[in-house]
Amino acid sequence: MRKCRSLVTLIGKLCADRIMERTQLQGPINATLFSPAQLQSIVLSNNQLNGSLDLGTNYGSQLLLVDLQNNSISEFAQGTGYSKELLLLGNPFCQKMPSSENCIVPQQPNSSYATPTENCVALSCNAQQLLSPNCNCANPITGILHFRSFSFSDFQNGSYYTLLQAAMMESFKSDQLPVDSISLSVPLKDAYDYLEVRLDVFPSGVYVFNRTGFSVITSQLNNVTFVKLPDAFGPFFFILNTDNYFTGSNKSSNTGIVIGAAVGGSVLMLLLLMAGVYAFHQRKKADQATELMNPFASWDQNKANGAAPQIKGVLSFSFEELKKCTNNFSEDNALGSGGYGTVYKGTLPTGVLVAIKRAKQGSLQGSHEFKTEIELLSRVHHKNLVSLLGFCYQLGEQMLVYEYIKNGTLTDCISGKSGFKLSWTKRLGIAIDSARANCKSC
Ligand SMILES: Nc1ncnc2c1ncn2[C@@H]1O[C@H](COP(=O)(O)OP(=O)(O)OP(=O)(O)O)[C@@H](O)[C@H]1O
Repeated sequence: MRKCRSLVTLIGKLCADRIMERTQLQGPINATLFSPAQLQSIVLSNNQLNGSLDLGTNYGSQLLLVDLQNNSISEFAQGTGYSKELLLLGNPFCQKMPSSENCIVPQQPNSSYATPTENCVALSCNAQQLLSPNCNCANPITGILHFRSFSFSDFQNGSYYTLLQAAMMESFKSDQLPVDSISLSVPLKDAYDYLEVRLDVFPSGVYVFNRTGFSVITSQLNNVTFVKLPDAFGPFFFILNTDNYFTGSNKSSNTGIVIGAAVGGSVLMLLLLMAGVYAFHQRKKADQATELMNPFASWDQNKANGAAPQIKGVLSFSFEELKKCTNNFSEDNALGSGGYGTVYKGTLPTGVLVAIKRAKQGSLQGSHEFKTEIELLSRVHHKNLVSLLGFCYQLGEQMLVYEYIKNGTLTDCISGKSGFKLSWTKRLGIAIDSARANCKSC
């Protein structure tokens, strides 16, 4: 039942269709050509067949179509009893008989066939879904089957499609693919005389195929050895309708992913920015709180070990350190006292002598005032001024640690009590230097 490809075959074999378009066939047509009993159509258009056409009286009982368009047939002996389609447009005969029914533009022999679903109760599926032959609403894989060598002309004859449908379902089942049913519809001949049939493949047990099912089924439909079709159809190829399944939904989901990622990324960036600003403010608040609780926290708390001051020019001493180096602030270590409090002589672990001014009750300042005083004293340096070496701000104590002046007080020097006698010239020089230093520090 395959397409006949040679004139010998054309005459000698039984074929459902004889299609030899544009094959440069020449000469008159023998009436025996139309006689085979199973013959359904003869398509010999666009050749150089000539002479007088005579179908005879012995043409095949199943013959439905004789297409002899665009040949050189000059005569046609009507009245043979053949009443099915005979196309002679483009022959000299139609120039002589333009009104003949055989000379009009042929209708496309299409069919409105569709796999029946008449046993289904009235169901309305949503926009994405179709009603399957098994009465389920689902999203089918849809495409067009193209048959290039089909050998029948009776497109209205549903038995062909029933066979095709059964053969395809058999293949799906033998491959254990998740197919519930298939639907064939709207068979038509395209511009190349290929038969096109719409195919809908419905998923089994679900509304939509998953990605694996989709790819396996579409790849099988593109596999020429996948299905053994009824002979009347011959080989086929399948073109997927890319608008209504994963390809389309892929686009939207990919777009969704891109939009979602962009929005998510922006929100994340915004949150990170806000978290950064919040953390910065919290850190600032914490620093301020720490500063309030301990105004010396931001200074490098190098422990006093007798080394030279490193930060802000002063060292931070602990109460215990000063207590230890003054022999527990013993009376023996007291150098004197002023408005601020008692001054004790102390010896640092390195052997450096220091004078420690311990604030008495009533001389205690606020922490910030104490800190400001330390900062101020640490910046004042002059050969005639005692340098501040450090401080202590612990356990409610406020102490200033100065370099120790070994020659006693000015009174001691003037009176000679210290053993160091100042001449009047030296006294005047010291006074002038002190005045200058005071002016510089003002
Ligand atoms: N750096 C020092 N080295 C040695 N002795 C010191 C030192 N500083 C103070 N003294 C001694 O301690 C005594 C008291 O000094 P202090 O500076 O407290 O008295 P002040 O001059 O009345 O000052 P203020 O009124 O500011 O407290 C001084 O008379 C001095 O004998």
